[in-house]
Amino acid sequence: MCQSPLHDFLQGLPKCEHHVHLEGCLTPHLIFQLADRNGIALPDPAANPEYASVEALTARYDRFTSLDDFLHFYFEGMAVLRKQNDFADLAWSYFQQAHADGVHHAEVFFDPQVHESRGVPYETIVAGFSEGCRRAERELGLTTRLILCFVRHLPVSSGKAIYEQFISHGHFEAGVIHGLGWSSTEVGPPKDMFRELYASAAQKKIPLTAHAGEEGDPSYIHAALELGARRIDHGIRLVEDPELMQRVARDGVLLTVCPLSNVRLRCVPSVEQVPVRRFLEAGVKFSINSDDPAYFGGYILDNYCAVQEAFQLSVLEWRIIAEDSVQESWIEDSRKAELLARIEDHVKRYLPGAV
Ligand code: HPA
Ligand SMILES: [Zn+2]
Repeated sequence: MCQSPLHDFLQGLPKCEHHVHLEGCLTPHLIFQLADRNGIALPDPAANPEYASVEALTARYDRFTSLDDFLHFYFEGMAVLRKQNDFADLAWSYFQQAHADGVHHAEVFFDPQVHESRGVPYETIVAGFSEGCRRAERELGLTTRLILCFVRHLPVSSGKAIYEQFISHGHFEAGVIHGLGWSSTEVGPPKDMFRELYASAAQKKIPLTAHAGEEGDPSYIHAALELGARRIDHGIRLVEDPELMQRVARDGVLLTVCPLSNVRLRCVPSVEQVPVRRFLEAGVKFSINSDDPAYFGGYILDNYCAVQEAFQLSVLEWRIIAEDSVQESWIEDSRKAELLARIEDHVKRYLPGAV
């Protein structure tokens, strides 16, 4: 629990999470458990001492040196996911924690290309994760959205193969998968590698987002917007291009900021250097998110608290963040109205007369 006098306010503040990878919720404990359950050999601890125990693996996560260093463990860890119930259990474990942290609406990423490259069928992955989503809606009252993420370290052809399955199953029209994103290695692969897929998806009015401006300079954000992304995941390097920042503010593009992730992956030395104040001052909309909570030492509330400890925001500044998070969620207007009313009630309880 954080020391801020606003801790209780932040805990109860109705939240929307827009940037969390379900595979990034796989804790070391669950990696060892699923490896055992599915008879999968983890890397040999003789050559990879971080796999000696849950504690050793957890300790390695404190020492990521870059995005790619983290991705190595992230992709290695998810190899324990094989069956539909593995995916369902993982999603359910995330939603329970999110609910405890005051999340009412969650938009969650998953990486089917990576699982398929290990021989797990697309149908198994989607069935498991959507089972977890349905359970969270039924038992916890959350609204959820699944976002299929293409990965930048695998060939475009493998992304295309997944996209074709997504289209042929009619998963967008059926409301099973609500949007598309891209993630993984930022600097290196061509900025516009998913041009063709995004053009096709945009034509079908499928909501698009993209990881950009995490390690990469603002030209990555520019390229993502040019390809049709209407939201940017991370985007912290936007502050290096004031003109682009003005455009993002004017167009109401949401940044899904992940402070603890940025520190763990050494994109910034500490949360104080995440440009939270700069974004607030420039009128750039952003939400605060956990990214890969099992790897970065905190779920969404920990990220809210870290921001509060770094920036000492006021209740009214938090209200702006919470309201923007609702307004830019990919949900129906009636659900937005319900969540906005909850935020108003919550703020009123802390600041009578403010609303
Ligand atoms: O922070 C991230 N960046 C890029 N790809 C990712 N995949 C999981 N987390 C991340
Ligand atoms: Zn991410």
